[in-house]
Amino acid sequence: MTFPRHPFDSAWNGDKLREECGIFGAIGVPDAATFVALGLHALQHRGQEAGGIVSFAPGVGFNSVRRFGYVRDNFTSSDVMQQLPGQIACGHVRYSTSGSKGAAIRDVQPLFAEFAMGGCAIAHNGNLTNAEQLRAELIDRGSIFQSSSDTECIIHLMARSIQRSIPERMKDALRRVEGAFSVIAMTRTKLIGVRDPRGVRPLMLGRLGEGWVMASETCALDIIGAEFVREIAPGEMVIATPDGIESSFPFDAKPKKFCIFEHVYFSRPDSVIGGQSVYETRRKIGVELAKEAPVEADLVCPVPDSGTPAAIGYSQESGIPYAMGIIRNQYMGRTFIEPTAEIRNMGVRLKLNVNRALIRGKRVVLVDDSVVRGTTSRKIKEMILDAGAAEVHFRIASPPTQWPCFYGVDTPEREKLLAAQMSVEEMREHLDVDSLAFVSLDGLYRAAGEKGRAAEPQFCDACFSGDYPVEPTDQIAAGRVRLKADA
Ligand SMILES: O=P(O)(O)OC[C@H]1O[C@H](OP(=O)(O)OP(=O)(O)O)[C@H](O)[C@@H]1O
Ligand SMILES: NC(=O)CC[C@H](N)C(=O)O
Ligand code: SF4
Ligand SMILES: [Mg+2]
Repeated sequence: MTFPRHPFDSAWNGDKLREECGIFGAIGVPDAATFVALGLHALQHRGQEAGGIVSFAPGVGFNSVRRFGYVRDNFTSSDVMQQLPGQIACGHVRYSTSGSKGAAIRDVQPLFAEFAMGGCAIAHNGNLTNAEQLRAELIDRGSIFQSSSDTECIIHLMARSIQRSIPERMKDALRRVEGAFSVIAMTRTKLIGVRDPRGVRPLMLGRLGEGWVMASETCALDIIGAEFVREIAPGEMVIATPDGIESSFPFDAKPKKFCIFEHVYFSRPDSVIGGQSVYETRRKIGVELAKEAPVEADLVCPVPDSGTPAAIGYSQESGIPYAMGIIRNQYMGRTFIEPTAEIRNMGVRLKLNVNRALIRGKRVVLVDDSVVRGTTSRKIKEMILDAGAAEVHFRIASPPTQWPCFYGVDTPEREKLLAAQMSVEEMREHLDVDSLAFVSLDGLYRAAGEKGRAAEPQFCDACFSGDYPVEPTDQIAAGRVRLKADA
């Protein structure tokens, strides 16, 4: 079977803003691995490449299952779950940001190591910006790496620490790494959650019966009926045992820089971050967009899924009726990855289709959360004009994505980001739509509960502003990146 080739995408899905990772851990509950599997299933939108769970049971020891693919395909059979007994477990769903970029099972997390004082499993969401430098230094000093993952540096740094306990060794190790990390680790008796001092990636603490759970997002607490206790704070380490929790702040304090793109796209809309529902933030971005970039039209249609709340907000503010002009095939993954270029080229049509009867003759405002390469917008515009729309107006619920992320999101290189190459007007021409507008950075901050973007911004917004809160040390050393100052 041959599919028509689309001129704009050699490998469009491979070059998208791919999500990051999801982490989950449980202690003090029977069959902890089952709760971890359910939690990871709720976090599947954060990483669909691979997943893994480690558990510990007295008399049995540590066990680990790491597989490529979805949680639902790997961690639902009793055969697999029986291999993961115990009242303590942690897990990871992955999109690789380092190393062999998804090709090797040895990079799939949680990573595991035996220390003199016992075993330790580590699940990491984020990306270490000095991992290459650390790796070279550690190899020089005799470390033998088992994987190509940045996360493994943490293990070797722990091995070299002279501290007596695993949490103390972990503190030593994490003081040496730069970049973004939310980590859930486990020993035989402890579940450890820790966030980098800027708190770039999320991490939540919950209560489940007599036990404790930790998760990237609150939606993963909801799925198992756990009670949300609080967010683990930037720079905080929480150690949970069946007896209770212990908190410490082992790092020098830094200005908080939570990733604003979590609000725009990565997190699930039913999650709550910083006390605000992600859905509500996205709806408010739509309100801001309607104020900043009004247009006369007959319908406001979202580009599903992540454009939906912003489209609702745009419709509410503008008074233009909301309608489902594009229908999504619910059986597609968030990002469709197929082995051949021909099949990849069919991507958007396989995933999204136009509701022709609704669209014909209408002036349509299409709302999406972001434009990365512009492939989605370009194809949707073609479909919608083909279905007989009279006008197409794109409204984007984030500012132009102009800079790559080095903190846990697998972004295409700068050259492939449409907004790094073109002005908004050039993008409008390229996409060939009647109008195109992006929400301003100030508008985005207002929707996220701030007054606007202050001189010292409350979030990381580097992919829009080019203002990186942590220097991408490895990228600079390798000459792979041009920062704003050099552009
Ligand atoms: O400009 P592009 O390179 O096409 O990338 C931008 C698109 O990619 C994402 O959607 P995706 O289909 O990955 O996921 P979603 O279903 O969660 O919206 C995002 O929501 C935009 O629609
Ligand atoms: N996206 C992530 O958070 C990835 C975690 C880690 N850097 C890895 O490559 O596996
Ligand atoms: S660069 Fe963008 S995606 Fe990466 S952490 Fe910062 S805001 Fe988030
Ligand atoms: Mg989308």
